[in-house]
Parts: sequence; C-alpha cells; structure tokens
Amino acid sequence: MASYYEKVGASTIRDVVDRFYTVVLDDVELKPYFNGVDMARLKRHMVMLLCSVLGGPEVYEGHDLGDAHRGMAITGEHYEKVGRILVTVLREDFGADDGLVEHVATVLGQVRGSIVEVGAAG
Ligand code: HEM
Repeated sequence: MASYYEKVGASTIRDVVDRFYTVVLDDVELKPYFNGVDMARLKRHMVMLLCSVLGGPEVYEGHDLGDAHRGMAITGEHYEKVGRILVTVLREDFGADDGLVEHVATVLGQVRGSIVEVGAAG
C-alpha cells in the first residue's frame, strides 16, 4: 500500500509547511515565540519531520523535540492551537483525507508531552 508520503509527495509537504507557518506567524499569540528564529531552518526541519511521519525516506536531523522547545514555556492551549492549524491546513487547504489527518493527530498526541511545559494536563 502506498504511504501517505507517496500519495502526497514531498513538494506538497513543503507547501503545507510554508502555509502552516504563514498561519502560525499571523496569530498574535503565537508570533512572539518565533521572534528571532531562523525560519528557513525551522521549515526545513519541519518538512523533514513531516515527511518521515508520513512514511517518506527523509531522516529528521533537527534537535530532539523536547530539546528544541525547552524553556519556551509553551502552554497546552498554544500547543492545541498550533496542532489545530496544522490539521486545518492539511484538511482544508490541501484536501488531506481522514486517514492522513488522523495519523498526524495521533503523532501530535504522542509528542505533546515533550513540547508543552505549562499546564501540561490542559
Ligand atoms: C505541534 C507540534 C510541534 C511540532 C511537531 C514542532 C516541531 C518543531 C521542529 C521540527 C522544530 C525545529 C527543531 C530544530 O531546528 O532543531 C521546532 C522548533 C521550534 N518550535 Fe516547534 N513544533 C511544535 C509545536 C510548537 C509550538 C506549539 C510552538 C510555540 C507556540 C513551537 C515553537 C517553536 C519555535 C519557536 C522553534 C524554533 C526554535 C529555535 O530555532 O530556536 N513549536 N519545532
């Protein structure tokens, strides 16, 4: 069976990540987290991560997600918001099917504990 990665393609994944960060940076609550961040590098790492999550051959070479977000005091509420943006972009802007969206939502649930530092239960 074709992987999601094979169905969607790396170039679409790049477009998804571009659109995702456009929406994130457009949000007044989320934008401050990204002050001074090298967005080109962040996008490159997010593309690799999403490709590998979707079954592609890319190997994620960024920092461990816990290390990458340590000390940012990311709240549960902001995590949910970012997760919702990713799912909405996938579904509404790129027509991702339920299977792909559910797979991504499952992974978001798995990595939440490494990223959220404030109101972790929320
Ligand atoms: C929803 C799940 C999330 C995933 C899968 C994710 C993924 C990533 C990845 C792959 C990186 C790059 C790490 C590296 O370059 O080594 C990163 C960095 C970053 N993330 Fe996230 N992230 C998530 C949620 C969030 C949230 C909720 C926020 C803030 C509200 C956030 C803010 C940042 C910032 C500011 C950086 C840049 C760190 C730096 O370069 O100094 N992330 N994230």
